[in-house]
Amino acid sequence: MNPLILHTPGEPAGIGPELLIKLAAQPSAACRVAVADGALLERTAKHLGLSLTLRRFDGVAQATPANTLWHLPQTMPQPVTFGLPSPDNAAYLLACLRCAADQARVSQAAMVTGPLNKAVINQAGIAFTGHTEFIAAHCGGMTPVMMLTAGTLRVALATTHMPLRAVADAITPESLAHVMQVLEHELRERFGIHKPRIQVCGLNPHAGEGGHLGDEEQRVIEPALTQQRARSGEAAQWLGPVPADTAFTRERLAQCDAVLAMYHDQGLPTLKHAGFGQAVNVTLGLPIIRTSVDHGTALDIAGKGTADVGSLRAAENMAITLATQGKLTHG
Ligand SMILES: NC(=O)c1ccc[n+]([C@@H]2O[C@H](COP(=O)([O-])OP(=O)(O)OC[C@H]3O[C@@H](n4cnc5c(N)ncnc54)[C@H](O)[C@@H]3O)[C@@H](O)[C@H]2O)c1
Ligand SMILES: N[C@H](C(=O)O)[C@H](O)COP(=O)(O)O
Repeated sequence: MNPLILHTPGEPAGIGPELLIKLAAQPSAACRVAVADGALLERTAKHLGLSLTLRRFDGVAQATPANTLWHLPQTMPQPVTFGLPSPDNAAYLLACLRCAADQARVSQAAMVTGPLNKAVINQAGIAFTGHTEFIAAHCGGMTPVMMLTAGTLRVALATTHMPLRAVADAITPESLAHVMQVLEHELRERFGIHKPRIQVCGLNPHAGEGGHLGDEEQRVIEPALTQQRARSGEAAQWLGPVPADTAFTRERLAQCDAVLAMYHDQGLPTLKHAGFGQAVNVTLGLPIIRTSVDHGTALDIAGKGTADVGSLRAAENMAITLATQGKLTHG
């Protein structure tokens, strides 16, 4: 069977369309479907001197020849200049996401998203914090868990896109219990880790220094860990709360399969330092498979032809494996 992979290339003024066209240079046993404006893709290919044929996707998943994309057409209202996103395209971009998510649900397919500029969508008057939250809301309103992976380094986040000022209040016993359950379940079921070992970071410097530098560890994280250990029994190993500054030492990482960071910039700088360009953003806790690139819209290099396709390739590979085998091979 040819797995169906729905690609949304993201911000048209960024590097997303270029990357999808570059990815399409190689044939694939997967049915690569671009959920996007066709003229945008053709213009981008022409600008970069790349070859691209779009073929209308008729619902039957077939392999994808070289320099070809199957296509679910969407209409972009405002042609863009590279590097200059327009809020006028915000509704189009979200329509692409809805279309891909709906198709993924009905076809047991996977969606792979290119980068969006969150600010531009908000400038259009549409509240938007990221794909992760948007797709989860569209798929039924579950609370998603963001995880980025770079080889065997896996970093999940207890909170996603929110101001730092709001983070402490967003970490509650209930929210942490949910994140921990989703993470443990998906590490086992989708990442093939039989007995996951998960290291949980504290929120405050030095994990609160015994309550002298903040009490969230004592009030929220330790009780949540105690409950989760009771729920998991022998099925998983939960470590922590550990001070985040030493959570990523080689020794500590060797003892765990994933790190649960409390917030975006506690976990992702290390992950991106280790794997930028090859890492994958995967959303856990959804009824569909959704992977994404590890980078943003890179407006500074859009249209120059220099964007690196490594992360999109890794995101597609992970989506194909999850769609065909249900899980990844551990390691
Ligand atoms: N998956 C997503 O939708 C996603 C992910 C991260 C950031 N973003 C958004 O992207 C926008 C820009 O974010 P940023 O500037 O912090 O990060 P960025 O990843 O766009 O850029 C950081 C640096 O990395 C370079 N870079 C990024 N991807 C590259 C690639 N594939 N090849 C070569 N160089 C690459 C850029 O040129 C830039 O110098 C923001 O609006 C942010 O919210 C979206
Ligand atoms: N947090 C992601 C990152 O730093 O790579 C990025 O903003 C994308 O998030 P979504 O997939 O939710 O758009």
